[in-house]
Amino acid sequence: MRKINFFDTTLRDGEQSAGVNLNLKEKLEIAKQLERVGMDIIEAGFPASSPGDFRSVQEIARTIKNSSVTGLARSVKGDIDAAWEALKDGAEPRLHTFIATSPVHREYKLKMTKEQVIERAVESVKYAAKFFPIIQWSAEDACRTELDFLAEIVEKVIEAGAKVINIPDTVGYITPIEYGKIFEYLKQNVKNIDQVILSAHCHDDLGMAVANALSAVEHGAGQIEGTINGIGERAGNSALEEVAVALYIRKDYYKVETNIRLNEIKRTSDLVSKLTGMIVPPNKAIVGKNAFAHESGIHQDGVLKEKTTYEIISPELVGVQSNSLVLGKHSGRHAFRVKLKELGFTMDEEATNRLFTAFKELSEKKKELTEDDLVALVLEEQLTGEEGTYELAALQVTYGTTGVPSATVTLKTKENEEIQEAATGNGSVEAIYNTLERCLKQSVTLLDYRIQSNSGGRDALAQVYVKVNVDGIEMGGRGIAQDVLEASAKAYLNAVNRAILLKHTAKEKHQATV
Ligand SMILES: CC(=O)SCCNC(=O)CCNC(=O)[C@H](O)C(C)(C)COP(=O)(O)OP(=O)(O)OC[C@H]1O[C@@H](n2cnc3c(N)ncnc32)[C@H](O)[C@@H]1OP(=O)(O)O
Ligand SMILES: CC(C)C(=O)C(=O)O
Ligand SMILES: [Mg+2]
Repeated sequence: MRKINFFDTTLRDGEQSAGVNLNLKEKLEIAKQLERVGMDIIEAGFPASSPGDFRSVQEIARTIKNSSVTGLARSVKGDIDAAWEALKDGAEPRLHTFIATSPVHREYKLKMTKEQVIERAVESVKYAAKFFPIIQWSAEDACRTELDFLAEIVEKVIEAGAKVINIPDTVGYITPIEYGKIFEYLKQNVKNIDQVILSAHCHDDLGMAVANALSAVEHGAGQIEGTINGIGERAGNSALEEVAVALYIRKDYYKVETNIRLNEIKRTSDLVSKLTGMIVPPNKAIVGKNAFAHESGIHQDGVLKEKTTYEIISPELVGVQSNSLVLGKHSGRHAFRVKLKELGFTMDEEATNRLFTAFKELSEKKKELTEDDLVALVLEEQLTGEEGTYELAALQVTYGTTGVPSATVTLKTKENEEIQEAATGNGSVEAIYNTLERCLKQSVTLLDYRIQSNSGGRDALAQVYVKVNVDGIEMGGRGIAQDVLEASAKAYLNAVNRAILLKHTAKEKHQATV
C-alpha cells in the first residue's frame, strides 16, 4: 500500500493561531507527543522569526529522534542560515522554504515579476542544498496561481534540488475537485515530478481543509500537512487527526497507510488544547467531547444492541476510553435502565417506569442529567416510595428585597384531600416552613437544614437535607428539585411524613403488644 507521510505544523502554522503563544517547555512537550503519535515530520517553528523560535526549533531538533524536524524559511539567505543553525543537530535536518507564486502576492506583497520569483526560489533552494539533505519547497498561495506558471516554477525548483513540493491552499479557497485537478496537472506537465513527493497544505476558510487534503491523497499527494485539532492561521489548517482516521476507516477507498498511532490521538489533542488554550468544540470530529456520545433514545437503543449501528469509529481506536450514553430529554427507557444498572440500582418495572417519568420531567428543565442527578432521583424515589401522608401539590413563593417573604402551599393527603395555607417568614424558606406547619396543624421543630448543589453548572439540581422534631420524634428528610425552595419544601415534608409513619408504626406495635 502507498504510504502517506504526515507533516505536523502545530508548532509553526498552529502557533500562528490568533492568541496562541507557546514557550519552549510547552513546545517541547507537544513535540514529544507528536513524535509519540507517529508524525513523520514535525515543523517546529520559523527559526529566523525570533530568538525564542530559534531556541525552540534547536531544542526540539536535538531532542526528537524518531521524526524528521523541520523549520520554515523565506527565500532569504538569512532565514536559511538561521534554519540550518537551529536544525543541524537534528536526526534528519530538513528545510522548509517558500515563496508566494500567485499574481496578487507577486504584484502587491513581493513586488516581483514571475521571472524574479523563479530566480529567487531557485537561488534559495540551491543555497539551502549546500547544507540540508532534504529541502521542501512550497509555492505559497499555489491554488490561486496560473497553472502553467506553477508547473514551470515547480520544475525549476526540483532541478535546483527540492525533494518535496508542497502545493498550499494558503487562503482556504480551493474545492476538493479543483485541488485534485492541480495535482493531476502537475503530474502531467512537470517532467521531473516523479523525483519528488507532492504535499498538500490546506486551510479551512471555507471549511474544506480536510476534504481538500483527502482529495490530494486521491490525486497523488504523498504527504499531508496540518495541525492537531486543526488549529492555525485564521480558520486553521487540516485537522491531522481527522485525516488520519478518515484514511484508516476508509482504507477500502483510499488504499493507503500511515505511521500514525491512532490510539495516541486523544491524548495529543488534549495536550495541544490544554497548552494552546484553544478549546476543542464538543461536536468536533474524532476528538470532541460529543464525538462518541449518544443522546437520543433510538440511537442509544441501537448502540446498546449493536455498536456499529451508529458508530463508524470505535472510541478505543483513537484513545477514548469508551462511548457514552448521555441521559437527556431525548433518551429512552433502554439506556435509562442500563444506566441504573451501571449505578448499582435494581428495581422492578413499575418503579423504573415511575422513575423514568420523573427523569423525563426533569430533563425538560435540565439539558444533561449527570450520574449524580440520577442517583439523587433514585434516592428520592426510594424515600417517597414510603407511604407518605402528605404530598406537595403546589408551592408559590413571593420574595423581594423590600417587603415580607410569603408562601402559599397546597398539600394533598392520602385521601386526596387538599389543604391550602399561606404564611410569611423572615426569609423564603422560613415562610414555606411556617406555611407547612400551618397545613400540618402540628408543631414541627426544625433542627437542621443543609443545602448542596447536586453537580456543577447553573442548572444543577438542589439537594436539601433537614432534621425535624415532630411530637418528640426526630427525623431526617431529603428533597431534590431544580429549585432550592421546592427542594426545601420537599425535604421538610419528607421528614414529616417519615416521622408520622414511624409514629403510626410504633402505635400499632404498642396496641398489638397490649
Ligand atoms: C503562509 C504563511 O503562513 S507564511 C509564514 C508566516 N509566518 C510568519 O510570518 C511568522 C513569523 N514572521 C515574523 O516574525 C516576521 O514577519 C519576520 C521576522 C519573518 C519578518 O519580519 P520583518 O522583516 O519585520 O518583515 P514583515 O513581516 O513586516 O514583512 C515581510 C517581508 O518578507 C517578505 N517576504 C514574504 N515572504 C517572503 C518569501 N517567501 N521570501 C522572501 N521574502 C518574503 C515580504 O515581501 C516583506 O518584505 P519587505 O519588507 O521587503 O516588504
Ligand atoms: C508556509 C506555507 C506552507 C503556509 O503555511 C501556507 O501557504 O499556508
Ligand atoms: Mg499555512
